[in-house]
Amino acid sequence: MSAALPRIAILATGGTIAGKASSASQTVGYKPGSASVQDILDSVPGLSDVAEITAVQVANIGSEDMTDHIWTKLVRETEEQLADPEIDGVVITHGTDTLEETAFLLNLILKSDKPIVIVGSMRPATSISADGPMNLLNAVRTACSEKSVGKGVLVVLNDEIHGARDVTKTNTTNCATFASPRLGALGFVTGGIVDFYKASVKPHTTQTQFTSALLNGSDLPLTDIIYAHANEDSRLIETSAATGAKGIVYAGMGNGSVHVNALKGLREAIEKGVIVIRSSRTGSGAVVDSAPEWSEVGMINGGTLNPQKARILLQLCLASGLGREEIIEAFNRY
Ligand SMILES: NC(=O)CC[C@H](N)C(=O)O
Repeated sequence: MSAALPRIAILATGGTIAGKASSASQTVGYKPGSASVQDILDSVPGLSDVAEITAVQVANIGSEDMTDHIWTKLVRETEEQLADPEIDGVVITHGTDTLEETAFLLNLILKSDKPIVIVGSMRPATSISADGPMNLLNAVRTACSEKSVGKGVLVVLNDEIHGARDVTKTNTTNCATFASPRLGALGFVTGGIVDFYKASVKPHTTQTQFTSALLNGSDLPLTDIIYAHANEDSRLIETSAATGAKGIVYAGMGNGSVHVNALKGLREAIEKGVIVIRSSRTGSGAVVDSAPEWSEVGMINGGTLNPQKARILLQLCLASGLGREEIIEAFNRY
């Protein structure tokens, strides 16, 4: 009977879904990444009726501490599982703080049509009304579904299925924190039923030019995010360029507006060969051509990618050795 169940690999990396607090009412200030993958599995009654599970502890960190090194380890392990003919899909448990960055990275470099689902939680495992067990069950259900095949990396929390490109964390503590601005959820898990209603047309996984070989050995090219604000100056931009940044994502105001005091530093950085992406701190909407002086210095429009996702794409472009024109094209395509 159980031989007929889908076979799902669960790769654990830490986060609140693996968090233990000192009391059942504590929902902040606990230690993420303190429960093992086995503890997490044990907290989900009925999981073994849904899938045959293989579990791997890849890391056990708060995802605010994510590094290229851990990404490399996670990518290698995910690829190994996806290549195994005995495995039908992969579920990755992850802290929510950088979940969207890991999801977008994997969405751009993994080469598989098998379901790949990332899941986290907002309340620690020890909390009253912990959301992790149901999120994990729904993530496994999503990974088991034929409907998830070829959809790219999916993110499941709070009964919603989001696409890796557009999903973002929108609230510091609320269980309904993940949203895809403007696009919305791709699907839902309702009463255990997985269903999709839309898809992003942006290329992912097997459709992209990027591969995991870009993570080989060394860190991805140094790329900083500079957050724009009133009364800004150029110090952080100058420091970034002077200390080896190959790329800068400028999280501008509104439609990527650039403070006049920042423009000088950005121009000098671009003259030194740094690629600068103009993104937005607003959290929604596209950055498109605006004031001519911002495009004339050579800044590239970031489109609808938020700054942290624009940074991932820029790093992959730089690691691939793409030139300016190809990077513009990549930001249009992805
Ligand atoms: N809800 C969470 O997962 C946040 C916990 C932690 N900061 C992390 O991202 O891992």
